[in-house]
Amino acid sequence: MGFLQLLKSQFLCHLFMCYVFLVSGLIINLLQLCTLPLWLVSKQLARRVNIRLGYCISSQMVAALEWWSGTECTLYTDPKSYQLYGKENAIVVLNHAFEIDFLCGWTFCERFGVLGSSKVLAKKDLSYVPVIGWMWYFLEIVFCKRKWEEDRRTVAESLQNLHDYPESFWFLLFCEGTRFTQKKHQISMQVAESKGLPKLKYHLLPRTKGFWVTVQNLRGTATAVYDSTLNFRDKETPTLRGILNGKKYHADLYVRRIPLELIPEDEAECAAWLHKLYQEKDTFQEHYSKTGRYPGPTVTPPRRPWSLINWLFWSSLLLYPLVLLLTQLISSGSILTILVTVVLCSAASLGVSWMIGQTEIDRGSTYGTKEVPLNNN
Ligand SMILES: CCCCC/C=C\C/C=C\CCCCCCCC(=O)SCCNC(=O)CCNC(=O)[C@H](O)C(C)(C)COP(=O)(O)OP(=O)(O)OC[C@H]1O[C@@H](n2cnc3c(N)ncnc32)[C@H](O)[C@@H]1OP(=O)(O)O
Ligand SMILES: CCCCCCCCCCCCCCCCCC(=O)OC[C@@H](O)COP(=O)(O)O
Repeated sequence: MGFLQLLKSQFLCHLFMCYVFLVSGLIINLLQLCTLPLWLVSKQLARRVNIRLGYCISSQMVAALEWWSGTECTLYTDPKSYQLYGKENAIVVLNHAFEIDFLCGWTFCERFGVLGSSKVLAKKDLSYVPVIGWMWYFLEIVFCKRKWEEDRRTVAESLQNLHDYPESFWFLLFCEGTRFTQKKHQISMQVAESKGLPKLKYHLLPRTKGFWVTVQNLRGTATAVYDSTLNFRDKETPTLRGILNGKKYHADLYVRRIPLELIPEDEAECAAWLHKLYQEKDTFQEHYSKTGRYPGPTVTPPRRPWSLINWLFWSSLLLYPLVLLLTQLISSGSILTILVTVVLCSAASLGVSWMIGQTEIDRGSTYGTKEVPLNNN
């Protein structure tokens, strides 16, 4: 193990990165709160300010992936579509089997200049996660309870609000609705069977309602669907803790650009279209598992320095008060003050650990584990 790798695995380094992330994140959340009056004066300006503030948070995690762990992200796509990435609004459909798939998504957003404005249809529980979840309120992220009766109205309304969004955005949809586990796969294939649909090997059966409502409400706003399929080389199972430890992964992303007007408007036809898309995605994963690559050429956008510069800025800003606090603490000699500080640090460390836990599949929700009657048709 080289010196740098040894350094990256040190708990103190992780503690410092988490300190910077948490403190800068809370400062940014506070600044976002301060933009509330601006929404009344100029909504577009408030949105642009929040895009930049949001960038300061999400790009820290991107920096951890790109610069700290050095993870390589290869893009498989056709060069003609590549020209349009980052220059149009698009709906991104991505498979959901890895703990850091959202982070790889963010990395591509960063490389195409749409990180601050990126959007997602996220489960409501994530809106309570400090820093990231709170930031999302100000970025007009669309939340769902995964209860269609409630979601159909709220999701449509939130999507309608994006009609006059001032900057290009990618709207991410994990149509599988939850992360892949063997149990969820087995149950969703029972549903597929009951609906007379072909079985999928690498994906859960997609939930079609969210896709349909998104396409319908973003017609005229978004111009394309980016069908994206992600995998990692040599059966790597990447984790956020691995990234913090400086572990390097190798992500491959296959993106096909599909013009939005090719997607049927009728709900049933749109659902059938999505099921067909997932059958195709399954064949791409089969191709990947056999050959170790996706079909077609690779055109990889280079990583940009901004995420690193942003992280260095916040680190240098927050290093000084940390050193000051520690020296004052030690020189005070007060056992009580030291004890209180240790308790506060442990609480913050547990808090971050809980946040990281949100990304772990083993701690995932039970959504999609309910057995359904076989004759559902
Ligand atoms: C190019 C690189 C990428 C760029 C990245 C861009 C942006 C990045 C931005 C942010 C990154 C941060 C990412 C954060 C990640 C957070 C992600 C999440 O939180 S995922 C979870 C939330 N999202 C979703 O669930 C979306 C998909 N779900 C849906 O669309 C649902 O339909 C719904 C709208 C949520 C409603 O759900 P509900 O359960 O109420 O209804 P359903 O219609 O889905 O269910 C009834 C329907 O499903 C059938 N059924 C029953 N059981 C199953 C089963 N196990 N599997 C499949 N289907 C099942 C049932 O028979 C019903 O069928 P039918 O519709 O025919 O009646
Ligand atoms: C410099 C960087 C330092 C990093 C410090 C640590 C930061 C911790 C950050 C936590 C970030 C939390 C973001 C949550 C995003 C999780 C995305 C996700 O994958 O959600 C799962 C849902 O889709 C489905 O849920 P399940 O039904 O599978 O259950």
